[in-house]
Amino acid sequence: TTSIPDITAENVITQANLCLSSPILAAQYSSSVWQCPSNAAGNTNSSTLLHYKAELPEEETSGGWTGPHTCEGMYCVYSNADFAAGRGVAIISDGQTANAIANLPVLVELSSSSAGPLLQAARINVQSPKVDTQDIPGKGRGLVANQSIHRGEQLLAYTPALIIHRAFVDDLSKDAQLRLLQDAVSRLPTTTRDRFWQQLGHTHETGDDDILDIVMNNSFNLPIELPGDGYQAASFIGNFPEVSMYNHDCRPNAAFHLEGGLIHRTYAVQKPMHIQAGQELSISYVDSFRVRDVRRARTHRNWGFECTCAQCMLPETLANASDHRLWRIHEVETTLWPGEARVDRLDAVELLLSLYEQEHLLQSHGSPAYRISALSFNSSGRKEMAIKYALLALEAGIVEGGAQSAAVQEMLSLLDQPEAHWSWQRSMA
Ligand SMILES: C[S@@+](CC[C@H](N)C(=O)[O-])C[C@H]1O[C@@H](n2cnc3c(N)ncnc32)[C@H](O)[C@@H]1O
Repeated sequence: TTSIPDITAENVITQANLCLSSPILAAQYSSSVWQCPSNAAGNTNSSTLLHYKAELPEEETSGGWTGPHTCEGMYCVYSNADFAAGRGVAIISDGQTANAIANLPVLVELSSSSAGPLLQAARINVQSPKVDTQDIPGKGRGLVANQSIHRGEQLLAYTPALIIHRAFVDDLSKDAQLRLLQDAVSRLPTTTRDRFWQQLGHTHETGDDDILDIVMNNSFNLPIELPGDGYQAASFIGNFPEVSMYNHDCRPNAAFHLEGGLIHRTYAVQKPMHIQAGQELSISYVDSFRVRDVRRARTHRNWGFECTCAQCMLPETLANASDHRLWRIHEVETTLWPGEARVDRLDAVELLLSLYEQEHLLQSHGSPAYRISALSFNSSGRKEMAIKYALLALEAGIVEGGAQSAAVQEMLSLLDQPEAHWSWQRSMA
């Protein structure tokens, strides 16, 4: 093992011109996630994480964790080859944070010897019989349904192979990042390591930076919540090799969420009909509510392609009409917010849902529209209408964000007792 060097100004090297957060798939996040944070370049003040002076987990800690292995600055590699019944995982982080992650209940459970049956029962890390990987013209490889798949069916569910403290991109030189990544990947069990490298594809010319390219092009923000105030600044990215095969569409037929901040699940969202055999499966890499130019600029900047999905390829006049609808959605949602304004709620909800429908957003992103409609009706004391939309929000919320999501829990509580919900008669003062 390598001891952790003291953290000094010299070894907190800043990568100017590298947008640390840009390449991370995060359709469920607000647009700000996609901007280079203001401290991305020239961060002489060093990382906000510096106060997490390494407090390393003991070597060979329980549950199969080993480390610290290679260290660069405050960041070290920790690994667990037994994790998730032998799939394995490696963490790149400071020691204290790595320790906190390893002790999260979901990690502890998946590190235990009983993880195998749990994973089988929850169909996690199991190859889907309905999904194939194929070459897709103009996009490299992609995922395709080999039989019909109904809305709400799970497509893929995987634990991450790598969990990486995002600030490591800020704080370390490219060479140091490469050394950590090489070590982390080398510690994965063979099958998982092979799957990691498969993300490179066939056509790519191999080079020294491949491993960084893989991580930058194929990772997701992990909404991990660590206990205690000290971790508020910590955010993570995860690499899920099998999930990386989804291509992008601004109006996708699959939605994903990260259960417990860690397990990547995708569900089919197509409606009114099911996904048909031969149809490509897609997720959205960007905020689908952004206007076309912004969506295309983001796919171009972060993944090197200009989106050619049906919504982006509309003729100019229709694309302008689409952009106009997206602005309107924002406007109507604001007026519908409980207590916000006196509006004719029936008319406004009808307008909102019509805008979503015209924008083909209802199937993959219907949950916010139904939710605001439910809250809005509840805020004017219209209980039956609130229930109607809360039920629609519930279905959409489960498919889009998972049964445990905050949006689903909120609708369950509204449905349970509309009059006791915070939104009840909020607009009637
Ligand atoms: C997460 S990977 C998806 C799998 C990838 N197609 C492959 O063969 O490994 C992201 C990369 O796929 C390609 N890609 C994804 N969606 C695309 C789209 N809608 N149009 C063109 N290329 C796309 C881009 O090269 C992008 O950098």
